[in-house]
Amino acid sequence: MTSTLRLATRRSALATAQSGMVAEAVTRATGRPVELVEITTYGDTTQATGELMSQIGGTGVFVNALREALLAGEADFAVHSLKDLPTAEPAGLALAAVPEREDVRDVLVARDGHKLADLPHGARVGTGSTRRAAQLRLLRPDLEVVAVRGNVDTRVGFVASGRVDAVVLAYAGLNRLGRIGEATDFFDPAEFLPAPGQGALAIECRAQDAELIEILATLEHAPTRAAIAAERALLATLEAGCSAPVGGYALVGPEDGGELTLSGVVAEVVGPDHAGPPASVRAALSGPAAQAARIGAELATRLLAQGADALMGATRRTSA
Ligand SMILES: NCc1[nH]cc(CCC(=O)O)c1CC(=O)O
Repeated sequence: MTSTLRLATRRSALATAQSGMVAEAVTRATGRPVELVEITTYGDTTQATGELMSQIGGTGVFVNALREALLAGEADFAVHSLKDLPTAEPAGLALAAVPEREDVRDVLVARDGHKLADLPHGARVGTGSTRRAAQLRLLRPDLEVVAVRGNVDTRVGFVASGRVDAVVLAYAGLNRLGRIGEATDFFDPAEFLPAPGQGALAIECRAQDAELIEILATLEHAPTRAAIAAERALLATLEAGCSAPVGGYALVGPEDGGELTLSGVVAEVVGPDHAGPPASVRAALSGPAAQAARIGAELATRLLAQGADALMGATRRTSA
């Protein structure tokens, strides 16, 4: 007998799409049926009421309700967007698998097919991310960066409604919703650095569930695990909070024992009235993929020595 596995998922279109993909992959690999268990997170509730995410503790709110459902035994495993996962793994849970990563890039969805380089002077570009805002300003200091929030469909809708001329989004999210055809420009990840973990999924379950950990291991992709280990070590050593303007991107050779190159950027947090591009520091470091975490920590140390600490300001986690 192969009993049904219960997969805790958020209700949003992106979460449902991601959970559905993983559920199918688990069933394909193991023959075990997977049932989706819908969980409403505090983040989803407050999004509906329009409360600012920054006031309630950032992206961790999307993750916590799923984790509580696992710890309470209401579900067996959960799928998270890795970039939304706080860098500390809680007691009792395990990051059982990191599947092969989707395209890591950020993309532009602009009216009239515009690319970033040919958007009109002063065009309004929407993003809620300090990382995207800073890199937009570095490349096009003449644009007006407008704070927008909401799920992927909501943000793309702001272009159609004329509230903004363009928005910046993750390729991965847009693609998983079947809307990548609406992207009008694709940012080179070496120039416009994605968020640490962007495009990757995290599959989490209870740490003592050895049988399930073995099942989920069939979805593991070692080069992606190494890449996200480097990117997350960078974030952790920077003590960057989830609203810090930090980009990190590790490229890993396809072979086991391959070479890993990690690029990082930390930018100044600037308000809408700031003139000119923000200050920023940038560095890259290569080494064996097996030493991913050390490379991430070392790159962070170099960025801090270049002044990253002062740039992050209040977005740096000063405790815990
Ligand atoms: N910030 C929310 C979020 N979390 C994960 C994704 C997309 C999927 C991914 O990056 O893995 C998105 C949307 C976006 O940033 O455009």
